[in-house]
Amino acid sequence: MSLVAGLDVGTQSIKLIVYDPSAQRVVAVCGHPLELMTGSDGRREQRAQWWIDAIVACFAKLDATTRARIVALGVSGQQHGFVPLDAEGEVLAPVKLWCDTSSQRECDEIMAVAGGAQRCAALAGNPVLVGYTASKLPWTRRHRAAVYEQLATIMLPHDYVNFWLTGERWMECGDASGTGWLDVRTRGWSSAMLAATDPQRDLSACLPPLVEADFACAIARDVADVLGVSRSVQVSAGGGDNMMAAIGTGNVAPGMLGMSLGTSGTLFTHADHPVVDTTARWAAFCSSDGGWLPLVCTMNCTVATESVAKAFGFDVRDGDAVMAGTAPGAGGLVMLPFLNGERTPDLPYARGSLHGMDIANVTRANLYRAAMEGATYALRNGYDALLEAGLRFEAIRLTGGGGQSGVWRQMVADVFALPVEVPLQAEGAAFGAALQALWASARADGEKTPLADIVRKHVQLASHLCVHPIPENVAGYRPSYRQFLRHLDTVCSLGANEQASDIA
Ligand SMILES: Nc1ncnc2c1ncn2[C@@H]1O[C@H](COP(=O)(O)OP(=O)(O)O)[C@@H](O)[C@H]1O
Ligand SMILES: O=C(CO)[C@@H](O)[C@H](O)COP(=O)(O)O
Repeated sequence: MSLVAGLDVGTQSIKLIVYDPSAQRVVAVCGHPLELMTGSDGRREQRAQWWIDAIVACFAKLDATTRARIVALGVSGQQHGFVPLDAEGEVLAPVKLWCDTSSQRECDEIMAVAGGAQRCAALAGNPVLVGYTASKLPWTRRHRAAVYEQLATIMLPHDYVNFWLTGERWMECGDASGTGWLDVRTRGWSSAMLAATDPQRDLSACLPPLVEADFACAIARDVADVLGVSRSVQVSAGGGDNMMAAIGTGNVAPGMLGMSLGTSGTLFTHADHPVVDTTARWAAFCSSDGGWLPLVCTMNCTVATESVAKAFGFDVRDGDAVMAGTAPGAGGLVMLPFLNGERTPDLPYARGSLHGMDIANVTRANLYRAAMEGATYALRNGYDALLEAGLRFEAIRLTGGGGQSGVWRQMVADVFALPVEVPLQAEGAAFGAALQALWASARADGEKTPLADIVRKHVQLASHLCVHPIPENVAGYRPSYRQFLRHLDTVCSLGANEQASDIA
């Protein structure tokens, strides 16, 4: 009769899933939206308190009986956010998020001190790309001197939620690898990368102890009372949202390609060893189950489709109907969807562009399709890098809000020429957090079942949503993808100043 719960601190909302493992049934799903503060310099920030308020609001939506049956809780979170705390554990400033591109200058500075991008990859597995946590520290020193002076602890978004839930500080290796400071090969801090980020202080003193996924901790009594759950609830280690989505979609063994179509677009796969790319075409992260998770992240996924839908005044949920009658290639329109600047490829100053307009093709339907195709092609470009590295995949496991669109699901199958499998539980990251919590509570009861076995037992596919590539569509997308790559090459060949000229 026990239930487990999973929370996902997404960019646009907090989601909560409550799962009954005995019945293999989700008993409640709810969410609460989040605001985003933006600046023309690329700033993207949220207040940590908004997450807490939204979590409290989500639990308030559950009935008291459901809440009382929860025995364990896991937390998944948007990666890379910089939560600065003082010595008392108070948050000192708005949280600079994964999609914040205002600290590119600081990325360049850290990498110059460390000896260049390739040296960073040698030291820690990853160069310091825009959005990663590392550059947000020198940005804070430069722009928020008082915060820097009082800074005692640095946390990632899901660490902060765990801290609020339990009063304890820890960081688990999957999400920690998105800081830019973790040596993903040894799963320990890289002292060289920490020193390159801040020569003035010992940054390791600001970082919580590292733990692996089998860590768990009791909820704080006062927080249990606020949420209306039992004071004996166990909080599992948690992890970054992509790491948790890997668990929640059943991607715990090599050979499967995970894909999330959310605010960011991501591709990831399980590996039993670190998979490092010295040219940074993918991130060499750890997973939240003791392994590794090579990951491609584009900063502009549903950002692109939502922006077009907003401009034309329709809801993305009506997007498939809007696109009725359009064909692969969007009538010749090709969109580079870099509305936020981009991380993969590394184009922090780039802006979006639209190509191939003629008197017949500029319709809202083609524009919306071009945005969806552009976001998908950007991921396909990352996939090509994984293929070039010798990785091979038999199917895609799809999650994230964009996967709600039937047209997008088919587009992914056709552009990647792979079958697309859709888990029954659409909120992959929150469900992964719930399964990690289930594993933690089983361990507390003395059970030694491996996490992968739990995942295989509980992740089910929604067979009516799974699709296969349609050969004529696969062929239909090829010329359009080639055009996308051609325009992308042009942008990549521009210097930072030329890319930035649209912003000035
Ligand atoms: N039917 C749909 N078609 C296209 N996009 C959709 C649809 N439903 C939801 N979305 C998109 O999904 C996004 C939210 O996805 P989600 O994975 O929850 O994001 P995040 O975790 O980044 O907050 C929204 O931006 C929305 O545009
Ligand atoms: O930066 C990354 C991964 O490196 C993003 O995937 C974030 O983790 C945000 O995820 P969503 O809110 O889009 O799910």
